[in-house]
Amino acid sequence: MSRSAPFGAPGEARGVLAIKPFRRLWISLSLSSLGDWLGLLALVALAAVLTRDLDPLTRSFAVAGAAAVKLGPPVLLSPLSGLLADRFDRRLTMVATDALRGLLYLSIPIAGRLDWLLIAGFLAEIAALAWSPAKDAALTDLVPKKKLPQAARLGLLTAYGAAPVAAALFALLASVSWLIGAAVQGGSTDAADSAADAFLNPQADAALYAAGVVFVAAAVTAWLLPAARRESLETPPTAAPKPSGSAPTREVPVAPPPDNERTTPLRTTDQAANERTAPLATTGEHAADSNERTAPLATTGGQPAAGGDDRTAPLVPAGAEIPPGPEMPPGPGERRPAKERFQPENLLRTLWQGGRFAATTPLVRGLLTGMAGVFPAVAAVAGVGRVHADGLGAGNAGFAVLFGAAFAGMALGMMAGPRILRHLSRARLFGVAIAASGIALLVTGLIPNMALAAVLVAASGVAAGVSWVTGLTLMAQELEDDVRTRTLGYLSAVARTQLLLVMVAAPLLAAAIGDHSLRLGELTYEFLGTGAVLLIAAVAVLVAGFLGARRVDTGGEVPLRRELFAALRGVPLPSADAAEEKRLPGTFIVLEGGEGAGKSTQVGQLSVWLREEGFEVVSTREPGSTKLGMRLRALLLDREHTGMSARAEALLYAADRAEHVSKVILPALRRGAIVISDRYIDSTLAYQGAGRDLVRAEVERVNEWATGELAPDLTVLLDIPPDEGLARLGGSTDRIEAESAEFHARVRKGFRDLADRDPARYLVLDAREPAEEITRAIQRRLRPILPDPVPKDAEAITGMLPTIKE
Ligand SMILES: Nc1ncnc2c1ncn2[C@@H]1O[C@H](COP(=O)(O)OP(=O)(O)O)[C@@H](O)[C@H]1O
Ligand SMILES: Cc1cn([C@H]2C[C@H](O)[C@@H](COP(=O)(O)OP(=O)(O)O)O2)c(=O)[nH]c1=O
Repeated sequence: MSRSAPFGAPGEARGVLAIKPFRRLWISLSLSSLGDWLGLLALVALAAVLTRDLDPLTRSFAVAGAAAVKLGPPVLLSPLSGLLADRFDRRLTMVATDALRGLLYLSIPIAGRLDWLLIAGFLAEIAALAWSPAKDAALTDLVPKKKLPQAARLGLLTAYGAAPVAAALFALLASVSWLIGAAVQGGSTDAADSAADAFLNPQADAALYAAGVVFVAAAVTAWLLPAARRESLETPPTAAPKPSGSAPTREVPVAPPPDNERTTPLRTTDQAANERTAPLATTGEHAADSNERTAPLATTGGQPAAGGDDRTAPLVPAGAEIPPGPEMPPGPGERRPAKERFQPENLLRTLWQGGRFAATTPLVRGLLTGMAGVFPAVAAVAGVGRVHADGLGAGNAGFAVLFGAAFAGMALGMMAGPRILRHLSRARLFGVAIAASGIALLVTGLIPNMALAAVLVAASGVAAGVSWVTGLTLMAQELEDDVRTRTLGYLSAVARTQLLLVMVAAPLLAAAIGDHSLRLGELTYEFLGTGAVLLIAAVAVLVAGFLGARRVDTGGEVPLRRELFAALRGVPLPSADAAEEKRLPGTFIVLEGGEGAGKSTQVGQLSVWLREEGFEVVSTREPGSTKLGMRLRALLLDREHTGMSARAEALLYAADRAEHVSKVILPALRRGAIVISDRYIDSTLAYQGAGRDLVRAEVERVNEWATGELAPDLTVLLDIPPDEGLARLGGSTDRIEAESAEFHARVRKGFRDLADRDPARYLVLDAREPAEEITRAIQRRLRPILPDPVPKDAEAITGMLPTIKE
């Protein structure tokens, strides 16, 4: 199926990066993310190094403390972010906080003390709390509204993609410092060993210096951003200057009345002042739960905020509207009341309010259990990785490899997810992937070997990634957009909290368990405390996976083992029914209905929507979508041929259809495209069958033969009284439209009978409803039958992985 890559197609990235100010912002954000991940690795590594001569428990406390100062503030102090939001000039805030973080990181290796490491690490995170809303505001400021989702997706990719990059850089720096250390000492391997020891510090130091430099570079890049509207806080209301032409994409929000959160925030752009009157799409639609909405995801009007507060990467599902509304700073001349200030997500509240709104069905409860349950696999590796790598004799570079393998594996799993084991049902893939992740981790804990650990940790990450993507796909089928967005917000909060808790608790637990040598006759088995922690995490993953998957996979006819083996061989089950084997990768949708029902209008709307979702769409119609068809159409609709025999007419339509299927529809479906056709077989059954009084079964047989029995996945019937439809067209024009009212009444009844016969394949809608309502109803019905809606959520979910900011 052709759709945008999970993390945003390159073309899409190019699209937003073409906006020059955004490009600068993006570079600055990339550098910040890189510095952040590098900082996390280096702090944990240095904490281990600075305490290497102390007892294991103290050492574990140091490592846990370093993780806590780095990961704690974004989780525990997220309300602070809201207080700091929008108080200062955003560009200067970004510059100052990035510079401050840079200086703090540079100071850590210079001081070389554990206490300063913890203090400076913590201060850097406080600075980050101020940085986060400033960067969110800058994003909404620099990118036109239409491109905000793409920009946010790219931001997510960057925030998440920076983790493996930082791990690679860290490993490189660690190895280079080690080599330099060895070269300085020179001589024998013994000397190299002691050199390694003597230069342990520089290994982590180099990474901290690098993090510092990267942050300073981020500050410089942020400095080059177009000046933010400092006047926004200062200009008196009367002197509202027109935004200058230098930032044509800038949006000037009009603050909504402070006391009615639901009131539609109005916004306008320089070029499109008329948008001012357009309310944001979904505001008010879910008014009933507006009070809940303030919590998860900092939603306003039912939509996710432009990035939440959370520096850990905003949760903005692809395609989600990102309202720059109330969380935008006041426009020139407006001073927003305190209540209206940028309201970032309050993570604690999100957790507190929990996923209860989402856990409506056993399936969703199962998905939440499994997805939340598999994350400790990755978190545990991050938590004990440093000490475990030491236990395996691999030091800082080994830590970087494990850390990088876990996160890179997870990214890979998310991207490859839909393509892995294509013939396994998704419900089963979900459980199998979680189990695989747990088992890989289990073996990692059991076998103390660095090379094996790296491979297994990557495998565990891949499996975890696959399970997340699969879970999201299943969720997309089950949940309405609005609930899904909040569910993702909840999952994101859970994942980040888990990472914090596991990264802090894991080293302590490892120290408490301690390392043991077990003698089995001749053999000695080194049992590491860190390995034990990985085992515990693995068991937790397996239990959560079992509980979750049991709810999700309600059991098919085929035993799991058989289905799994078949899928591993890359073949669908031989017993799977013939229709399944014949299934084409594409999706075939047909719109039917009388004259003027609005079919072409809806085909147009749906095509636009599906293309935006990243699908390849072929919109077509009958009669007349092929060269031959155009000639047939002319014959069929020309008034000259009034009185054509009913059978000839039916056969000509069938001939047009045969050509249409073979030249247009089938090739597109084979490619995996979504084909939307304005009319198909049902039109002949209704017009020539019911209308002209031919025997429906016979007409049907001819058409099945003509089309090779190609049936639509969904037929949308737009039902309308014929006179109203014809009136929309402004009078009859062609031969068929000019038929009698009775004829059109029979046609209408013909359509309705067809729909009644097979309700599962039809969506019948009252075509007198407003066109937008109809489009929305079709979208709702269509969503579950579309191929993997993976990209959308894969992007959103990346926001849950790093605890580091975008
Ligand atoms: N839901 C609707 N309500 C009112 N008018 C509509 C609606 N949908 C379409 N129209 C208008 O009716 C006319 C016929 O619509 P069209 O999509 O061409 O119908 P069809 O393809 O079924 O003949 C157009 O002028 C269109 O703008
Ligand atoms: C496909 C098909 C169309 N028709 C008629 C219905 C329409 O009046 C006409 C198609 O003309 P068209 O201009 O495409 O009308 P619409 O926009 O309403 O689809 O052909 C049949 O009678 N049988 C068929 O099988």
